[in-house]
Amino acid sequence: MSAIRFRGLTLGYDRHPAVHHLDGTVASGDLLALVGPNGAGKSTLLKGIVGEVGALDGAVETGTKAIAYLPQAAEIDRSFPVSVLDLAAMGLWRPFGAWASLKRHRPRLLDALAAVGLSGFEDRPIGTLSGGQFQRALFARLILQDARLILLDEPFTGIDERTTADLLALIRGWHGEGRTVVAALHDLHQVRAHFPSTLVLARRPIAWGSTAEVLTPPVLARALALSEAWDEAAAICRHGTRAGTGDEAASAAAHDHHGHRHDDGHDHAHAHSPSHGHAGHGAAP
Ligand SMILES: Nc1ncnc2c1ncn2[C@@H]1O[C@H](COP(=O)(O)OP(=O)(O)OP(=O)(O)O)[C@@H](O)[C@H]1O
Repeated sequence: MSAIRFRGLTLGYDRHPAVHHLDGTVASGDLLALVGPNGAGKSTLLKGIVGEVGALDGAVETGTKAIAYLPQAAEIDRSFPVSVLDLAAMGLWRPFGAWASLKRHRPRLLDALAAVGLSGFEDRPIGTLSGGQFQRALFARLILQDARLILLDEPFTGIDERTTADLLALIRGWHGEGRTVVAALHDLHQVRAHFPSTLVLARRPIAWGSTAEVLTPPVLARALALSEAWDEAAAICRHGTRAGTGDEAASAAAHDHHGHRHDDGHDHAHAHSPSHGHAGHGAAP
């Protein structure tokens, strides 16, 4: 059974593609690391899965609408004057609504705070927490969301070791419960130690499969080489659409049959078949 299915998915901003032609499935219950250089499209892919960024082409399907998503820390406003308990309680909005009485759910909220090591912090304004404590509070909110699909964008960047270890234990617990977890990560040691599968992204899929098979020096070198060749102004990726208004011959040389610039080294033979992918991941079942 698949938790997420990508069908020729291209995502981007203002019609500039950031993730190109992704095909494959994330199996239900997978614990998948999303790895790639800066600007590889990891955040964009997570946003595409939750629907914050729309598809320029292709589609992404999830088996559930109940998705818990933790954005990068930089995208979260901590100046909002709410308590740790209130923040965690936002995880209950989906089933109970934003104005439900917290009283009835207080034991559940306190349990979630205890699970992340924040017992006694319930009345603290979130603006007074350390970075690690704030991340713990956000994980309490994730616990309360009780989603089958959990997406985490760099959950450990700038987070102390002790908190990271505690939160990794929670993630392993979610995996043990059969939930599907996809996390964008930069620390490859962490990925090797805790994540059984990995998707290496460099705007397009480079490799997808078991972490041991995928995180090899040649794959990582390839992802890096592609990232160094990125053209931030790469044009429209859309079937039958030609980008640019310049000389047609020059334009044709820089585009494939999709009318899509490939000066990032992108070629379709690889795009549709990640070089080290697992059968069953890269190929839709
Ligand atoms: N809101 C936006 N508007 C326009 N372009 C964007 C936006 N967000 C991201 N991009 C561009 O999309 C591309 C992919 O960015 P993305 O943040 O998905 O990469 P990433 O792999 O998560 O990078 P990092 O590891 O640095 O967080 C980059 O070229 C980036 O500049």
